[in-house]
Amino acid sequence: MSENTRTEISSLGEFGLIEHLTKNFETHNASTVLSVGDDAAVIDHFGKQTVITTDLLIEGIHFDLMYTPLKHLGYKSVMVNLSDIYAMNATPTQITVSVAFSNRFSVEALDEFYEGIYVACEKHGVDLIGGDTSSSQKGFIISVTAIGEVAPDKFVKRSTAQKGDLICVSGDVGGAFLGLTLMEREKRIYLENPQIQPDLEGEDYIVGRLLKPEARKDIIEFFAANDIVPTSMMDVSDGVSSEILHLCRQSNLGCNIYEEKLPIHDAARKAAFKFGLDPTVCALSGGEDYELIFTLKQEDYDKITLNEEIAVIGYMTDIEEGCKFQTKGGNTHPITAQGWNAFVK
Ligand SMILES: Nc1ncnc2c1ncn2[C@@H]1O[C@H](COP(=O)(O)OP(=O)(O)OP(=O)(O)O)[C@@H](O)[C@H]1O
Ligand SMILES: Cc1ncc(C[n+]2csc(CCOP(=O)(O)O)c2C)c(N)n1
Ligand SMILES: [Mg+2]
Repeated sequence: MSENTRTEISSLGEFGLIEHLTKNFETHNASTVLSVGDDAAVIDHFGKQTVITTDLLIEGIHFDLMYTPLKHLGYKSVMVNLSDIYAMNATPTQITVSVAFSNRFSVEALDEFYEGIYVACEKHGVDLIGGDTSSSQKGFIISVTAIGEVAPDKFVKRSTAQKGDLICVSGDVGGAFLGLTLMEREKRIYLENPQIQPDLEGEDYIVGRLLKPEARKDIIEFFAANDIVPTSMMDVSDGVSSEILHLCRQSNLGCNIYEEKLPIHDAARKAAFKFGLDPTVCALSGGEDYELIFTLKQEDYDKITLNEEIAVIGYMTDIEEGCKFQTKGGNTHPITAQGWNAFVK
């Protein structure tokens, strides 16, 4: 397709557009009984339990199209939802995708967005089984619902951590927030002086963390292969400190977290220093890492030491102990939720 082609959505109409966007996608899961094209889809998880989650992505709140390629946005919209399914220790099987957009969007633009959606679906073995398409006066609005399956009662909640359990985080944290800080800085520079080209040299890692997060399917597979069932789990969307407080509150426990144990990527640490930010604050309060945070029984410690993708950052305590953070210097502070909150600017 030529770069300059612009097909108006009105030339296809709503139904023509839906047909255009979905016609080449085949379903792969046995659980997908009926897909796009009827009043509703039908799924059958054959005796397993069904897990369901939904998340909205709103232009200007969750993403900025000035620096977010549509293909990446499609991919990320799926990933943030799959991340919630994995956070239940479940396997995603289907998604629905609903979109609303203004006439500033062309058929080619939506094609790009759907390319990203399909790449994410293929990577995670998920079927797109429906959605809704509408127009919006201003801004691009995306709502994705993800459905998954889990063996009966094998899902992992936020509220079931026990005193003494180890608190673990997958991958590394803080990178996406630094990617966002970089993109917002470059955007500001560009708006002030459009002749200046963005300087993203050497920053691929943090930009990648923001624009193409990976839902941690591998961690759930590692649990299954090693007979590990976390005692509680959630994904890191709003920031580690905010998520730890959710686990503690819902499990009626306190915790001790150690600064020196926080997994921070070298590229993120370097970027933080460049921007005059504290990497620890970015790791605790930056959002959108889409890593998993979970608790494990202490006897499972040996099983995870060999997995370099899992860091133990602390342990659960009695509720009376409170939620505490110990700095590298040995000082102890109460943990406060300074993570992302859509209603606090
Ligand atoms: N408008 C709503 N109506 C009903 N339930 C809601 C609504 N908004 C959120 N919830 C429910 O509240 C709970 C917490 O939702 P929340 O969005 O905070 O978590 P999350 O989706 O894991 O986080 P994030 O949105 O940051 O990824 C979930 O059970 C969710 O289904
Ligand atoms: C333009 C722009 N503004 C802000 C952010 C940061 N941000 C968006 S969503 C989110 C956490 C999860 O949100 P939710 O809880 O709503 O799912 C964070 C930290 C961004 N990426 N782009
Ligand atoms: Mg949510």
